[in-house]
Amino acid sequence: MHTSNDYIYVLMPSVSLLFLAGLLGVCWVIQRQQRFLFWLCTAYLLTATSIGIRSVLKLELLNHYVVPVNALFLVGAWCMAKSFSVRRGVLMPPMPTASVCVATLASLYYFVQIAPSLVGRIQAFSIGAALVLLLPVSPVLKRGLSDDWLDRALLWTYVSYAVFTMLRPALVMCLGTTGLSNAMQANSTYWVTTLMSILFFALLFTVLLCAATIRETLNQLRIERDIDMLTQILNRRAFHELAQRRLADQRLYPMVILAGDIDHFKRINDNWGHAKGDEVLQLVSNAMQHNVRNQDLVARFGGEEFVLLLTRIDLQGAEQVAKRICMELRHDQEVLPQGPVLTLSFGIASIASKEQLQGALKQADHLLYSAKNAGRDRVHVEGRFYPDISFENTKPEDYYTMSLPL
Ligand SMILES: Nc1nc2c(ncn2[C@@H]2O[C@H](COP(=O)(O)OP(=O)(O)OP(=O)(O)O)[C@@H](O)[C@H]2O)c(=O)[nH]1
Repeated sequence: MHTSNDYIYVLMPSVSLLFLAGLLGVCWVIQRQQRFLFWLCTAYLLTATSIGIRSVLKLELLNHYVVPVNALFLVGAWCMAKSFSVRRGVLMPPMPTASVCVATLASLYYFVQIAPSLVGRIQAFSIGAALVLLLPVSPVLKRGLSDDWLDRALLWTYVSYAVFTMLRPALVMCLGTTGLSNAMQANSTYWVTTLMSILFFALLFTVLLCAATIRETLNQLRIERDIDMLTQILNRRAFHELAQRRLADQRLYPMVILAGDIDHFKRINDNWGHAKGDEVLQLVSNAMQHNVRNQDLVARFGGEEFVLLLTRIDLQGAEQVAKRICMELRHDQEVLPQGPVLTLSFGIASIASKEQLQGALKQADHLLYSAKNAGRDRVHVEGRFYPDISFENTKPEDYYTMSLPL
């Protein structure tokens, strides 16, 4: 017979799990797209209910309701597996999942009603619950382990919990003097070990999962802050930050700034629509990216303006890179329908220190606009003389208009 103090003690793990479930539920309401939070919250709710009932029910009643109470625990284990699989982006195989659940409940029924055996029912149930937990592990391992320590810790905590669930009855039988004979009593070694292990792993798993999710969210925010969503290259803000770091590294000199701009981009939009304009922007950023080296930076400053910081290169070398990008785009027959070629203009200026960044950007921009004024489709490099040609000498007005829809 339980005293009220006993109840507090045996219900503590359930109450703690309910508290964790509540926290996860609130997190899920705030972050609806993180569906694993919903499954984990449900898993803890069901597990808390199941172990709570199991802890306070009188023995006679417990023997009567053992199958439904354990079924609740099993569904809780399934929800936990579901949460893990959703978090790792893998599918739980439906047939094996259903078979394991049915086989576990059938063997439980067998050891309760047909051939009563306490050891048999505890062991059959532990193996079944552990197998349900282990179901998403194989698809996760097939996808390959990530190098991240937090992801690995999460996986191994989860696997350890599943393995411990399977081995717990055997361990208690080996260690305890009474084995599983008094396992149905709330203060038995078996039941206390069960409660403590559930609580310990639930806490550890939740902390790791939340840490991994917070870090992932921060990374995602950092990407959204730094990356231009259309072209997937750096934006102006990130360029300035990273350029300062490159410019502080003496091993990367000489360095050069390139300012590039698509010619008559407005006409591309006007003639073939904004979607084609977006496609052209993506094509140009791809061409820029694969014509530079790893240490170099490629950024979209806005509209059809691009800026590159090339490292370990002089002005002539940078001019060759700009011409290579122009040539590649000029020969892409697919990009613009019905004939006209895609051209770019570039201005190129050298840079000798991080203090010069603003000045070098201004100089490259100035050279870019002199290239535009000189007729577009050309590369203007610092230190060379270019006659100041007026805007009238630009390509004829019908540069892209020949393919205007009728
Ligand atoms: N499709 C698309 N168009 C954009 C985007 N951002 C800016 N634009 C368009 O880019 C065009 C830029 O036009 P202008 O600044 O006149 O430049 P341009 O037509 O290329 O002329 P030049 O630079 O002098 O050769 C404008 O029509 C903007 O609406 C974008 O993200 N996608």
